[in-house]
Amino acid sequence: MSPLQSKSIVEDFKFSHDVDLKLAGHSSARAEIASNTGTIETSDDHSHASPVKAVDIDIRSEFERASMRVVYRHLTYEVKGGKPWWKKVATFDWKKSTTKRILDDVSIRAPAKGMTAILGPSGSGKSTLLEVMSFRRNGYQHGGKCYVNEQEVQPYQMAVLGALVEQDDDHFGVLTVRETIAFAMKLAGRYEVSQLDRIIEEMGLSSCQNVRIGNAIQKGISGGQKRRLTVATALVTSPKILFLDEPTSGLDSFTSKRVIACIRDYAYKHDIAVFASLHQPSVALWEHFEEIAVLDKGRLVFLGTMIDAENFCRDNMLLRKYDNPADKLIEMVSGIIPIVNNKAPAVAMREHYELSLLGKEMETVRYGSATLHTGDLVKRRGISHQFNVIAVLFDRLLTNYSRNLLAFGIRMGMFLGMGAMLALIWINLARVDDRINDRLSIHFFSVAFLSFMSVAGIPSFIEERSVYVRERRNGLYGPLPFLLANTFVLIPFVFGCALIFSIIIYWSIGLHPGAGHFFRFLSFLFLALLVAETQSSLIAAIVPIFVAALALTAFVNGFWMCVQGFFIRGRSLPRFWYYSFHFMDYQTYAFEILAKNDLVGVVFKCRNFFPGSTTDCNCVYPASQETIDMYGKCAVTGQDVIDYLGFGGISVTGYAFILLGIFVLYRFFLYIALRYTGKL
Ligand SMILES: Nc1ncnc2c1ncn2[C@@H]1O[C@H](COP(=O)(O)OP(=O)(O)OP(=O)(O)O)[C@@H](O)[C@H]1O
Repeated sequence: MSPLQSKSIVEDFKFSHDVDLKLAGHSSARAEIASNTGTIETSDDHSHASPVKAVDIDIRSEFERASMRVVYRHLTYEVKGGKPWWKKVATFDWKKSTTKRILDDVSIRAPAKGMTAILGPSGSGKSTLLEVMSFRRNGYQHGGKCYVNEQEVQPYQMAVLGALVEQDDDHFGVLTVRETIAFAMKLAGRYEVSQLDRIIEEMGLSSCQNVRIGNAIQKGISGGQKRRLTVATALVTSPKILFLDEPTSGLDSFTSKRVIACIRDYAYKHDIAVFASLHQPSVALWEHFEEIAVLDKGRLVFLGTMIDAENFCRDNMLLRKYDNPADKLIEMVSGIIPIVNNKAPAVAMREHYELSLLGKEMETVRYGSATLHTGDLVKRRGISHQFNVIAVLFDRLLTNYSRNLLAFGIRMGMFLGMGAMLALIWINLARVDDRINDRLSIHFFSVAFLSFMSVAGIPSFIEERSVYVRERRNGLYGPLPFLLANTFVLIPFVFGCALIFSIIIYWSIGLHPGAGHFFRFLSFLFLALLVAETQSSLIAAIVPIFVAALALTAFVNGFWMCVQGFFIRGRSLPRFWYYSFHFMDYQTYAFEILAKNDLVGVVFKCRNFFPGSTTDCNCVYPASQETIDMYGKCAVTGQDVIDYLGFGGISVTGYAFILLGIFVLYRFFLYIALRYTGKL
């Protein structure tokens, strides 16, 4: 920012400060303003943002000195409206997309101390406002600016200053409350036992700190405790502005009051500005807030103290004994109260607000419609911090897997059960030609069915992903550390599953003897399962809804089974499928190499002699001249079978590279999906 721009902003703010000082009764603030101006270097060009670390330090030291003054000016948010492309194609409607305005010129501020409640009916834009205020929303168009202590805040600075707590309480169910907060602190690079104890105590979580959060199969902490835990995990970065989206949703009035009281006490003590959207606050909640903002269809119609709001209701004879002013405000903007002071209620409220001191201050100072860009909120930190994040994520995932019976125990058990079933049913497979198909079916089963079983990993991946989405939105880490940690946990887990299965079946069925052949079987099964797991995760990352991801993964795996060359020989497939998907299918390669590993080098006796002959056989697979010359007409070699099936031309190393390549490609797609999906 140029010195000139900086000066103009300071001058623009002089008026607002004079008013604020009168309101808040601060005598020393003017000196603070003068000393604060110009200390933070900001850049209008966000792509050339100054190093975050230096700014972090400046910003924090600024805010530690004085009570923060947070002001948002003229926030506007629009999204592309109209039909999605596929509906346009279906209806031959080629009209240009329109834009839909969701927030319309909203100016809002935080009081010098205390919390601001954002009220409005469903769909009025409360969540959007919080997301835009916290710079967590990408949209077609933003307009407006945020100032903290009179200095314009850039997106990367908001990543340091603000924390958004969304409606969902996404945590690992098997971790305790204490572990969850401790891991969050470690991810933020701010782990200190004293700090951890303080957050636990101040958020009222001491009594349940060693209790597991709970999941579908294990009851854990209560809903109110879970909400406070979610807030606590957002506090680990020591934010100076807290955005709470419906912090009381789904809670009874007593629990809601406890949650809000806890947050208010914490915010007071640590000088945090809090904006909280609320659906319908009870009278008990009302008293915990300092100011209230009311939204109507994306427009701010009221901003003021609770007393002002109550007086407005009283002046218009809307409050009877025991009535809750919050209910009346929502009834006015919802149309339940049709007319106030001979006007539409929203108009009457807005007029009342514009005539107030605060209204004049907020609405009269105008700026050009600058555009806010949401930057990458993941703080750019040093490489050692990134390694530390990967190690913490790995540690947390490992703890999750080791305790999570659903994610880990049952799945391992499944491989054990499948292995035992195969070993008992295919036991001691004879080396005769009419058992060659049974032998091939082992390899098909190992690759295709075990790959299919990767769907069982979808619920735990969806859980991991929702925690990742929340933490990423609060700038703790990005997709790469998450992907790497996930990969490092996946590899030993999948290897363990493949090992259990291979040990159980290999010798009991009587696959190709020799340690080399066993390890080759194990290695390629392991590679195929890694690809299958990644494929399931990829689908779940794109469609993070369990039932939908399950159905899609089942379909994709079913499709790969059809074109892999077991049910129909590869070269017998219709040309289109053969030259396209057959060669894209990881199962094709895994099945081929397992079959080759088992069959090549083995001679199978043919059992069906031609009628009347004792030397000439009707073998299931045709033998080559070389085989006939060596073993007579009643034998077929594994190589003959492989040649007949058309599995050839690729070396063992070649198969390894292909499968590894598919694995890396799928992981890359997973990275892309993690990067570009999830609300940002
Ligand atoms: N990305 C988007 N694309 C299209 N419409 C959107 C988008 N985001 C929000 N909206 C619309 O904007 C309006 C405000 O949504 P928002 O979720 O902010 O409301 P809300 O007041 O928080 O509602 P609730 O209390 O039910 O959570 C809704 O009509 C919603 O459908």
